[in-house]
Amino acid sequence: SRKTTRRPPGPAGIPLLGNILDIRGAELHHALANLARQHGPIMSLKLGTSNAIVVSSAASANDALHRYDHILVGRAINDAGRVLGNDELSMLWLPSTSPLFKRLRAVCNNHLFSARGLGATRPLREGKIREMVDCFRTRFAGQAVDVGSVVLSGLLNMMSNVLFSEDVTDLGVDQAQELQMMINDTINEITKPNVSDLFPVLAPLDLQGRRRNNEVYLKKIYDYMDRVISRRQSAGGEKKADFLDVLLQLHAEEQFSFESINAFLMDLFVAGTATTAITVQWTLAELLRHPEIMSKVRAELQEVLGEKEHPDESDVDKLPYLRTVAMEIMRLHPPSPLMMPHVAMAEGAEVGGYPVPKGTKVIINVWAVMRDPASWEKPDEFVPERFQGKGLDFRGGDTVFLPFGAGRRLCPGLPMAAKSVMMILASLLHEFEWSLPDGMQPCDVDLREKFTTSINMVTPIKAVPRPICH
Ligand code: HEM
Repeated sequence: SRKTTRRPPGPAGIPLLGNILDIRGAELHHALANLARQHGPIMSLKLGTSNAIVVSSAASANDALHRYDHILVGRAINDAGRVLGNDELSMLWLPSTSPLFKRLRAVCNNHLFSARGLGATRPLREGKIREMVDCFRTRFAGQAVDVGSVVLSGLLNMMSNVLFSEDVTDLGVDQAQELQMMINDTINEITKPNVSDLFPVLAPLDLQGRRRNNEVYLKKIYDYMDRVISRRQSAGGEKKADFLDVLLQLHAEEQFSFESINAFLMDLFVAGTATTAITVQWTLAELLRHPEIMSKVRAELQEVLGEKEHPDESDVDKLPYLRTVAMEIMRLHPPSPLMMPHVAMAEGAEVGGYPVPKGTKVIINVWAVMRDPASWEKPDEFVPERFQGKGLDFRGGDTVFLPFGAGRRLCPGLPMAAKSVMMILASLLHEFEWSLPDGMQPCDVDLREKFTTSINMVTPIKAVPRPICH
C-alpha cells in the first residue's frame, strides 16, 4: 500500500528546528493533542535532527505497545540522562532487550511486586499510610493543608522503608526535604529543553550546562544511597529482611554492582512516589469539585467499613465505586501523560500502517488517547460510572485505557501503586470529612495542568480535614 512507503502526516516545520516552534506555548501533552487534531492520530514530527511519531489513538497505541512491542522497546536517552553512566544502569533508560534490564525487572517482579512480595511488606505499607493519616489528624485537623505534599512525604517514607527500612522525610514539615529535593532537581534538569538533544552534534559543548548540572544532582543521590548501603554494611551483617538485603545478596553473587543498586533504588523513588501522590491529589480536587460523587464514595466506605476505624488492604477490593473513581482520575489526569518516549530498535514496526524506521522516537500521548471522543463519551467530564461494567483494568490490555502504559514496558510498580492509591484514598475519605478552605466554592477548584514528566496541578489543592470518630 502507499502508506507503507510514506511518513505519517505532520506539521511542515522549518529548516533546522523542524517542529520545535509548533510545540511551544502550551503544556506539551496539550500541544501534541492539538496538532494531532489537525494531522491525525499518527503524526510525524521533526525535533531538531531527530524523527518522531506521535501516537494519539487507542488503535495506534495498540500497534506500538502490543503488535510491535518487541521492536519499539528502546528509550530516547537525553544527553543529561547519560551522566555517570546512568543510561547503562537505569531501568528507566535501558532498552527492554538488555540483559541488565531483564534482571532488574525480574528482581522487581519476584521480590517487590509479586503477590508474595507485597504480602510481606503489607503490614509495613499499611503502617506507613497510617502514620501519614495520623499526621493529617494531629498536625492539620481543621486547617487548610497542601494534601499532595503530605501524601508525598508519607509515600517517600513508605518506599524507603520497603526498600531499606529507614525513614527519609519528616512527615508534616511543609516543604520538600533532602531526598525529595534531589529527586526534583534531577527530574527538572533532565526534562528541560536541551539543544544537545535537538542537535547531538552540539552535545560535547553542553551549551546550557544541563549535563554538568545533572551530574551534580545525580552524584548527590548516589552519595545518599551509598550512605544507606554503608550504614547497612557497618551494622555487621544484621539482616532486615528488606529489599536492600536482597540486593546485597545479589551483589555478593556478582549479579549487581553497587552502582546498579544505587541506580535501581533511585529509579524506584523517581518513578514510584510522585506519580502516586499526584493521583491522590487530583482525586481530592475532583471530589471537592463534585460533592455528589464525594457523597457516593463516602456512602460506599460507610457501608463497607461501618464502624471500623482504619481500612486495611483487604478492604480495598470491596470498594468498586472508589476503584472507578481512581480509574477515572487516571484517565483524566494520567500522572505520566506522555510516558517516556520509546524508540524503534530495528526496522519492521508499523503503526497505523505507516512504517516506523529504526531510531524513530515514538511518543505515546496517553492523555490524548484517554480523552479521544472516538472512545469516550463526553471525554473531558469526570464520570466514574463510565467504568462500571466495562471490564477495563490498569494493565492496558485494551489500549483505550493505559495510565500505566502497556506491553513489555508496562509500569512494573503497578501492583503496589494500585494498592497504595486505593488504601490512601480509602483512609483519607473514611477518616476525615474534607472541605475547601473558607470562601472557596467547588467551581473555584483550579484544574489547570502543568507538565514536567508528570501532570502537576498549577495550584496544588488545599483542603481542610476534619477527623470523623467511627
Ligand atoms: C499511580 C502511580 C503510577 C503510574 C500512573 C505509573 C505509570 C507509569 C508509566 C506510564 C510508565 C512508562 C511505561 C512506558 O514507558 O512504556 C511507568 C514506568 C515505570 N514505573 Fe510506574 N507508575 C506509577 C507508580 C509506580 C510505582 C509505585 C513504581 C515503583 C515502586 C513505579 C516504577 C516504574 C518504573 C521502574 C518504570 C520504568 C519501566 C521501564 O522503563 O520499562 N511506578 N510507570
